[in-house]
Amino acid sequence: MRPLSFAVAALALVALVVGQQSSSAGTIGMGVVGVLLALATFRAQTIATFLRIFSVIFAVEYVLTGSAALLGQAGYWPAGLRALIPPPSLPITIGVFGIIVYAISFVPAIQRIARLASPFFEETEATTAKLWPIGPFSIATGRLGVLLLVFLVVLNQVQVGISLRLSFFNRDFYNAIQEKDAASFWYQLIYVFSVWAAIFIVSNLIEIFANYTLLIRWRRYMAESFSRLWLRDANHYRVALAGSADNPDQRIAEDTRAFVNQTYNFALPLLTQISTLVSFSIILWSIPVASVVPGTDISIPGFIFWMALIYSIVATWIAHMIGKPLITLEFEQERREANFRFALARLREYSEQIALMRGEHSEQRHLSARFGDIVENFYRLVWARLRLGTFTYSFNQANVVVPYILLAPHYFSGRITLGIMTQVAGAFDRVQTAMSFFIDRYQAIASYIASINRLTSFEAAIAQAQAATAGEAGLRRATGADGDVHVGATTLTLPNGAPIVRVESLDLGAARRTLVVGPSGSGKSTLFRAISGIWPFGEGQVGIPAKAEIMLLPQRPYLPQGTLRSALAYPAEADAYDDETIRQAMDQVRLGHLRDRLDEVDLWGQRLSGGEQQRLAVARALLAKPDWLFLDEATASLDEKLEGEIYATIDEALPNTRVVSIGHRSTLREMHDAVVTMEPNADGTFTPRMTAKVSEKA
Ligand SMILES: Nc1ncnc2c1ncn2[C@@H]1O[C@H](COP(=O)(O)OP(=O)(O)OP(=O)(O)O)[C@@H](O)[C@H]1O
Repeated sequence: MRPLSFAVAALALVALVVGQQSSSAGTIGMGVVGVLLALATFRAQTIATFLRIFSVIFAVEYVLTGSAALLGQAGYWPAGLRALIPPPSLPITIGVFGIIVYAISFVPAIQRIARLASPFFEETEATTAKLWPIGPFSIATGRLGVLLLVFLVVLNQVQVGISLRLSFFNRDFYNAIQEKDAASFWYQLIYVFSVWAAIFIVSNLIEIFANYTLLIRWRRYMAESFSRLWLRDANHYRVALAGSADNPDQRIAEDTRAFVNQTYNFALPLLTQISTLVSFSIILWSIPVASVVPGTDISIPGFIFWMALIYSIVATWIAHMIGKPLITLEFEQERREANFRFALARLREYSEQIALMRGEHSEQRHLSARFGDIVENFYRLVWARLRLGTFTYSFNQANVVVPYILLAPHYFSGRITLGIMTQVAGAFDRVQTAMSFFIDRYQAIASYIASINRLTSFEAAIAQAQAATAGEAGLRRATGADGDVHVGATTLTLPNGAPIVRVESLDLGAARRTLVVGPSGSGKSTLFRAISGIWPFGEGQVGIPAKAEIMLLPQRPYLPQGTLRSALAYPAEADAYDDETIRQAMDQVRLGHLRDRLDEVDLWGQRLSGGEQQRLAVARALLAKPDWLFLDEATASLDEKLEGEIYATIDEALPNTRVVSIGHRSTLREMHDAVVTMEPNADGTFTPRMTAKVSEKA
């Protein structure tokens, strides 16, 4: 950035000197803008990457077009190419863009967008790209993103240049018609229009391809990084516990897509519209005859331009006032849509339970209620859109005739030609279309802001969940060297702060096999969750052995989609164990009848009985051989005899594993060396105490 800002500054100084000597206001203006741009470019080192890309583009373009303008002015430009010398207004316009980019980097809404957008463009991980005719090559993901974005921005500017050129065609073409000049008519049509139109079409096709490539790569990056963040450190569980972000699935799938598409679909068209606004404003400004207020002799320089500007600013303000409620309504609509989808997904997941309970009517009622929520908000949304639509449609219709109304007196008095009238009308239309950018897209902007809000609040919820565990206060989890799980003076609370378990001191390393018993709801599972590090609520310290593998088997195991092999190896990869080892573990937990179905893909979570699923989970422990195995009623679906056999198997197959179980059956006591009982306290909480039979310490 520094060398670039120095280059901009150097050129600006040259422009100031040259402008001073030749008394050229345009060149002096270019110098003044250049000095400001140099400062902005220098400072742009500190702004978000996404905005910095634009800063660099404009600074480079300023240097290129500014140098060309100065060379042309100094007479160092090839005589044959004089038509290509850019006027000083071009580097001025570009310089203003660069300054605007730096200025908007302080706007909070833009900062949020840039913060969400930047990580993709900073990603250093390599990816493979293919760009015909260049074969597959390896490039950093972020760099490819930057290249595509730069290419698209420049292409868009070229397209504005082409449409500017076509506006001159328009003037000459209509003048040829008015003057009945057939030769000029055909010349304009064949040699001017068809060439530029063909270039325009090809550039649009290239744009489509580059655009979609950028968007899909960007979206993939965002969806992956959000899902990684969500899955890290059990954030998905903690965020759900805290209830701080509804429907994370929608945020990861839908909102990242909307964000990427809309950021692109705002940034580039906005740029195009600003370029259009500036270039066509110059046309409007430079038509002197139109500077007289119709019906009077009062002359205002750039009258038509000012009319277009004031007209559009007033209209934008009105649209904003009418459309404001849409932002909240769009947010709400997305939330209700997601709730409906979630209800359907749950119905599919618990289909068996619902069918057994004959719960279909209740489900139907629930679904209807969820859809009712959608409809209710939808009508509000429709009314808001109607109000905005009434205004925007009327505005767009008025636009067709307003410039003609302004110009008609000049035309009929013979002061302007038909060609000029149509060109000015076209330019007026372009300027006010550019100005009405926000009006036309108000609805889209509302849903864009809603997506940004959902993504940032999702990030905040995750950060909050992590802070709850990382802080000094609260429930801490520390690793110790002594190899024991030790819970010090600790209180475990519910998310609302109500205490449920008070631990004075609990040492689970005293025996090799410990059974935790206590009334239902006394906090046994919560104690296990705190030990495994996923329960963030409470105060105190849970000490766990350093480098120890801890595995926790819940009462209802989770079976992933896919083969039986992948369900058995979970959370390891499906090929983590060889067939023989897996089959042996299956035999040990009495799942030998499934030996030959290892590679069958099925909904195993619905196919296997509750007891089979629990035995499958025990097989996972036999394969993973953890140092600590926590069983939270993990064999409760088995009959007493089978439960005893499974415990004997664990004992035999995992002699070095410390086992801590939660269970209600009295027969379990025989299989453990120590018993911890949840004893009630006067305040309704429970305290775990070692109550029986610490026979050994392995
Ligand atoms: N996410 C939560 N939000 C609010 N309350 C919760 C949450 N999780 C657990 N609880 C409450 O905490 C208390 C302890 O629950 P826990 O599951 O630890 O009990 P338990 O002793 O394992 O019960 P059981 O023997 O019936 O499995 C219960 O009253 C339960 O309703």
